[in-house]
Amino acid sequence: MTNALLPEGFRDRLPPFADAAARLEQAVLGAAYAHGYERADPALAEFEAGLASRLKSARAQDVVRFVDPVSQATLAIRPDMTAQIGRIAATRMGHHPRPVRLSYAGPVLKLRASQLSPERELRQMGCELIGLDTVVAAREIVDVAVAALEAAGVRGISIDFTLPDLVATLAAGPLPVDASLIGELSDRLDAKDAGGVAEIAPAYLPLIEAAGPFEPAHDRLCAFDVGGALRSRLDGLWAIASGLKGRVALTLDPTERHGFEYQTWLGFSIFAEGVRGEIGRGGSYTIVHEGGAEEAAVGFSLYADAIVAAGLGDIDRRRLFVPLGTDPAISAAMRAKGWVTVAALEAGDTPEAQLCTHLLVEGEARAL
Ligand SMILES: N[C@@H](Cc1c[nH]c[nH+]1)C(=O)O
Repeated sequence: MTNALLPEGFRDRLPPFADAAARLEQAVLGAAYAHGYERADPALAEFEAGLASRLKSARAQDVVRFVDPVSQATLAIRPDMTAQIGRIAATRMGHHPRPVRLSYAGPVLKLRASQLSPERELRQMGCELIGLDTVVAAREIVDVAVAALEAAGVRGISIDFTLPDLVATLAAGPLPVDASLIGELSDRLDAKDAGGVAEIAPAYLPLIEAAGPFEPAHDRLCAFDVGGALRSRLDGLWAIASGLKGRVALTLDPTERHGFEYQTWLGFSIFAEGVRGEIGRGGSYTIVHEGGAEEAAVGFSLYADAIVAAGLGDIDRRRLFVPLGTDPAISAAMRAKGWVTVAALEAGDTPEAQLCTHLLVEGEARAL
């Protein structure tokens, strides 16, 4: 074993990819800021118990935990920043008028690699709107997600909507299912396992068919909605989707549960052309305050690594080689025009060695 290796699931990000990721993050957070989402920068680790219980219905997450030698408490390294933003909104910003709009970006650590990525350390960024999970609030969040990705130059965006609490809602109303079987039924619906669904609750089978391009899928789901238990959810989805028509491709997969542990009536996954797997997701959820009071919220998270790895971040290098002995004022003038200048520090240095695309000749940039 050598110290030069990193553990499985970890990697260093090098130029030009680290620069591209930073630019992407800047563009996304800039767009979020322009929509009123100010930045919060939560701690990298915190008390495990607090992190796990902040969002209602969050399963005890697979987190990397350790006993802190200083506090003697079990700490967790955040696997997701949404619960942290929820904590900040519920405690230190508890007195702020609602809704509170916050953005964030930083590394998160997963105990295990996931579908989203074979990496365990990921850069997450996103926005949370705390105090509302209405259709109008959800529309804003989805809209900001799309605007932020567009600002970062990501094209061919598509959104796949889901209804995370669908089975629980139906089971508690028109299509009763034994409480002990709800989890199993949700898993089989998520896996589109018709045989498995038929064994537990055949009445749920049409849900498997109600997945696909948004409008026909929505129609099928409306037709299935016996008794109207899903009416408000379906109307809400329609309103959110109609705001995005023509701008992004839309699909609906009502029983998709993967990655939506704590989301309530609304969930969505974000995809981009040319990128394998999802680049983000979001939805509505419930924050639990210290005294047990509950507060609705909605938000989204994006994962920059997948976008950059697919070459969608801007990885163009345009670097101007400045020969030894050049007047520093000339370099400064070129930088002021937007050039990246790379100064020769030794006589033998070359533009090629410095990965330059241009050479400074008589005050002009000449392409190489
Ligand atoms: N943080 C969630 C997405 C989310 C943000 N807000 C609500 N949901 C995730 O990364 O899966």
